[in-house]
Amino acid sequence: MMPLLTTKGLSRNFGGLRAVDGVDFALMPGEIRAVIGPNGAGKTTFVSLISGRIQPSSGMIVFDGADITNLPAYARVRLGIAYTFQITSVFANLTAYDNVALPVQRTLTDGRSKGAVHVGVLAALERTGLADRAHMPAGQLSYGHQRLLEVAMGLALKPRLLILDEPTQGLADSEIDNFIGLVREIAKTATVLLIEHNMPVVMQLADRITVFNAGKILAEGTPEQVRANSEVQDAYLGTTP
Ligand SMILES: Nc1ncnc2c1ncn2[C@@H]1O[C@H](COP(=O)(O)OP(=O)(O)OP(=O)(O)O)[C@@H](O)[C@H]1O
Repeated sequence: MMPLLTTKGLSRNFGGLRAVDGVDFALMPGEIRAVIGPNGAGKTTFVSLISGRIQPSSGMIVFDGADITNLPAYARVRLGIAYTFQITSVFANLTAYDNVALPVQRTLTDGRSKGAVHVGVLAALERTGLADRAHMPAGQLSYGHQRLLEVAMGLALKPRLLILDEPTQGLADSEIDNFIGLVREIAKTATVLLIEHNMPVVMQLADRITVFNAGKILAEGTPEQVRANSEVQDAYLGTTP
């Protein structure tokens, strides 16, 4: 099977700092991959390079066999890469519905009719459990529902790769359980790449885990392999509560 996404020697400098440092990475279609690592390890920079939110200093990104290294973010969305932000990015004054519809209308020019957009938006709201809140201003939704709304915004783009940056941050335990079910459901039709600090969530959800440290991949493997890796324990697992 061909990887859905690969990076080769992917690097990004900020001034003198190499936030991402020569990363070779491969993601197989259909998998749920968790990216973990200490604060400042380069995780957000890495997924931002994949989404096209920032440009690499060097290296290459290939998606579904095509070199996308120099494509702008909107073009990557059209190819099927959707990204939800670490920081809540909904428009508070717009309804939940409009928040989900907006990115679709903005980025997809594949001739989807208004009716098809409507159906896609409703489906995304339904999958995330927000259908009965569709007409509420997003700012009136609970924090947890706003995080789900971000996932709905990604889903409505019908991604082949959905990138989630710390999706469970700030969620209550019951919301996290619901979220785990949602990601499993999403993974039936898309590949999922998520940055996640909550280790129980990582261990339950991930098919494979990539551990970042100081801009490089320190380790990679199944949850069992990563848990048993003593280097990982020293760099990360041992230092988190
Ligand atoms: N726009 C920027 N300008 C300058 N430095 C940056 C920028 N973005 C990130 N960095 C630096 O790059 C390094 C990696 O940051 P990054 O946010 O990718 O780490 P992270 O692993 O996602 O951390 P966290 O878990 O805290 O989100 C950090 O030292 C950070 O300060």
